[in-house]
Amino acid sequence: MSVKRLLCVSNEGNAGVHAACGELRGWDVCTVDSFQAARKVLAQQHYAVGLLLDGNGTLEHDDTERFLQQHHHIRWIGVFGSELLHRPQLRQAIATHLCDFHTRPVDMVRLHHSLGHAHGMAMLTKGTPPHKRQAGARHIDGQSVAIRRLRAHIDKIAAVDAPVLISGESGSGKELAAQEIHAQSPRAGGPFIAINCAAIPPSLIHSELFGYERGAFTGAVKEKQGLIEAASGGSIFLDEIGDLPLDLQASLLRFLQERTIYRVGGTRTIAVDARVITATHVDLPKAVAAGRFREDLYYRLSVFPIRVPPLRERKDDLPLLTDLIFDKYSDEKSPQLKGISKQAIRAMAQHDWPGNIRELINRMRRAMVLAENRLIMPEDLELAPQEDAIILRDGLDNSRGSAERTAIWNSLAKCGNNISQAARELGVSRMTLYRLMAKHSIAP
Ligand SMILES: Nc1ncnc2c1ncn2[C@@H]1O[C@H](COP(=O)(O)OP(=O)(O)OP(=O)(O)O)[C@@H](O)[C@H]1O
Repeated sequence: MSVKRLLCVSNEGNAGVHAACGELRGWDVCTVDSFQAARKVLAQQHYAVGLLLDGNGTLEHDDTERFLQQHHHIRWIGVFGSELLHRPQLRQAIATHLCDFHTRPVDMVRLHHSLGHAHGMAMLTKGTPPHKRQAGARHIDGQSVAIRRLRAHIDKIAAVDAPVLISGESGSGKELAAQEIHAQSPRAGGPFIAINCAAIPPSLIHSELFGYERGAFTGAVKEKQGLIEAASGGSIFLDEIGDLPLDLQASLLRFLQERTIYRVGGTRTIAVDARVITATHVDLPKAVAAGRFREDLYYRLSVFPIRVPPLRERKDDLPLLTDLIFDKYSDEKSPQLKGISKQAIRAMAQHDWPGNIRELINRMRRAMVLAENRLIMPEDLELAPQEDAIILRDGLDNSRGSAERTAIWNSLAKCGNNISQAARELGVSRMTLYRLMAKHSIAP
C-alpha cells in the first residue's frame, strides 16, 4: 500500500496541528509554519493532499491566495476558527481553492473522511495519460486570463495528433508551451526533441535533422540517425522554423505528407512516427508573401496555431511569477534579502518587458545577487521607479537623466548586455553608449 503523505501548512506549528486535528493516524505528515517553507518542501517533493490550518487569521490573504493559485494541483483541506469564516476574502478563497473545510472544534471522523476522499480522488487522476507529466517537464505558470486560455487551448490540442505552430515573441514561453503539449499528449512517454533551426549552420542542418548514411560525405564513416528519427514515438520541436532553408522546407513537407524520411546519401525510405511542433517569432504569412517560406508547408504546419501572449499582456501574473523566481533562485540570493518591495512591483508593472519571461528571470536573478537591502528595489532590477514620482520629485533635468538611464538599462537587458546591439537599438555609437553608461554608473 502506498504511504499517504500530507503537507500541513500551519501558523501554529506542530503543537497547533496536534491540538486541532489529533494524531492523523495513517498519514505521513510534514508540517511547515509558513508558505515560504511550504514552497521549499514542494520544490523537492510532490504532495497530492494538503492541510491548511489557520486558527487565528494570521495567514495574510494576498499570500494565501497567491500560494493556493501557485499550487492548484494539490487538493487542499482547510481548518479554520469558525469566527474567521465571516471574512469575505477567506470565504472566497475557500470556495475557489479548497476541496473541503472544517471549523474548530474539528470533528475528527469527518476530517479523516475528507482527507481520505481527497487522497482517493488524487490517486484516480494520477497516471491517467492526459495528465501524466514527462519527468522534468515544467509548468506554464500564471493565472491571468491570457494564460488560462492558453492552457485550456493546449489541453485540447495535446490530445490530437496533428502539427502545431506556436507563435510568440522571444522569451515568452514558446518552448515551454511545446513541452507542455508533448507532456499532456498520449506521446508523453516518448522523447521530446527540441532543435533551434536558427542556431545550426545551414551546411549541417540537413544531416542533423535527417541523419546520414555511411559514406554520404567525407568524414561520414558511420551511419547516423537524425533528430527527426530520434523523436520517433514522441514529438520534435523545431524552433525558429522561419529560418529553415528552402531546400529543407521541401524535405520537411515530404515528411509531413508521407511520414517517411531519407537520410542524407540514402535511397531507402525510413518510416518515422513523430509529432511536429514548430515555433516562430517572425510573421510566417509575411515570409510566405516574400517567398522565403513555402506556402504549402505553412498550411501543413499550422493545423493548430497557438499564440503565446507577451508578458505585457498578462501583467497580472507578475507577482506570482516573481515569487516563483524568488523561490527557485533563493539559494543564490544574498542572505539579508527577504523579498520584493512594493516600489519594485510597481516599477515592474510599468515596464513593457520586451524580453518577456526570460528578461524577468534575468533581472530577478541579478537583483537577488546584487541587492544590498532587505527588499529588492526598482534600481536592483535596473528599472526606473514610477515615472510620475520622478517628475514630481526631481524636476525636468533629473527626469531626462532618469529616462536616459532607463532606456539604456532596457536596451542592455533586451540585447543580453551586447553593447554593439544595444547601441544600434538606441541609435548611438558604441563609444557614446560607453560614455553614457559611465555617466549613469551602469556596469558593462
Ligand atoms: N509561464 C511561465 N511560467 C514559468 N516560466 C516560464 C513561463 N514562460 C516562460 N518561462 C521561462 O522563461 C524562459 C523562456 O521561455 P522559452 O524558452 O520557452 O521561451 P521562447 O519563447 O521559446 O524563447 P525563444 O523565442 O527565445 O526561443 C524559460 O526559462 C522558461 O522556463
